[in-house]
Amino acid sequence: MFIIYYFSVIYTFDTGVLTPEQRLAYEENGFILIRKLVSDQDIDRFSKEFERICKREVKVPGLVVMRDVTIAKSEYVEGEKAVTKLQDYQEDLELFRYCTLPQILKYVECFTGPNIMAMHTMLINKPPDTGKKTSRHPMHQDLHYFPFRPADRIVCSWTAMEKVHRGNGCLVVLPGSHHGTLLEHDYPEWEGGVNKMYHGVRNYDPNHPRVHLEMEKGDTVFFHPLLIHGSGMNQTDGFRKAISCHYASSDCYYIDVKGTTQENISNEVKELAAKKYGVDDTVTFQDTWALRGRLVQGDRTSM
Ligand SMILES: CC(C)CC(=O)SCCNC(=O)CCNC(=O)[C@H](O)C(C)(C)COP(=O)(O)OP(=O)(O)OC[C@H]1O[C@@H](n2cnc3c(N)ncnc32)[C@H](O)[C@@H]1OP(=O)(O)O
Ligand SMILES: O=C(O)CCC(=O)C(=O)O
Repeated sequence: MFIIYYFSVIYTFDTGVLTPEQRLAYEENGFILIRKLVSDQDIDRFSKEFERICKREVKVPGLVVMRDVTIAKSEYVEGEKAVTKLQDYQEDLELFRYCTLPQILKYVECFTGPNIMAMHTMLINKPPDTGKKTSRHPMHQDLHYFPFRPADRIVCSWTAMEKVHRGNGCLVVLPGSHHGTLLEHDYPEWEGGVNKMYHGVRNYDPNHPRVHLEMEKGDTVFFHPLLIHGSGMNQTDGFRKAISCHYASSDCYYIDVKGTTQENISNEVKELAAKKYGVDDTVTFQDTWALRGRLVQGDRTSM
């Protein structure tokens, strides 16, 4: 007996990797969780490299080593305990292996198509909360940060490097929110402070159902850049690690965000680039992305 599936397909390609049920789930929900996609061995290697970076045994060009705002503005904390996130690890061969893992790219292709750029890389080391609730990541849409389109050809892969659960601040997603548009983002009004550039969605329906993505080491979630998501406080004594990459089809194109809701983040990024790298205002928001993007499969057609 043949089962015929009728659903409108906007977000996924049939590459023979996703089952019809998985495609339907991504189309409907905007995310899909694949268990045990990355081996323990690979994760342990990424953890080791993270430690080496924190101990300054390796120096990686372009890498942003970020501290939690309460740690940065308080007492001196040493080594990996001070680091909340590594951002832009594309020049670190060991960490960047994550973005090229065949089992990840096989899934990414279902969303981007065959020409794939790794656009944004992070290793998140969510620290135990200091009591100020700054370990939270406000609910947001990743597209807010991206001056490229179309959104449907962008996807994030996020892999748990250890067990993540509500207690240590797993990802929280609003299923189906990727069907909406890009919303206005800004800093949330949090008493204890907010990390630099952690913008949140200004208004979203507080009654929208939420899913807490509890995951085991190696489990990987792929999600759409309009999916509203965030993560809770880390209420444990340990650090919660995850490694992630945002991919886009190299057929995507850059847009000018002037006059849009993205202008605030664009200004912040340009200001930071000017301060950090001494670049002038001829360096655009788009340039900051084009410089970081790396081709990982197929041809660099446009981006
Ligand atoms: C889709 C995806 C993009 C979603 C996201 O990930 S959203 C979050 C994106 N976040 C970012 O891109 C921020 C990346 N972080 C950075 O660029 C850096 O870590 C900075 C926050 C600029 C700090 O740079 P760093 O070189 O460490 O500078 P310093 O230690 O000298 O501190 C300079 C001034 O910045 C302050 N600072 C450091 N870390 C944070 C923080 N987490 N939040 C807020 N303020 C912070 C620090 O206190 C210092 O302030 P002043 O003493 O100048 O007043
Ligand atoms: O890992 C986390 O806690 C949240 C990461 C996230 O949502 C992001 O960086 O866009």
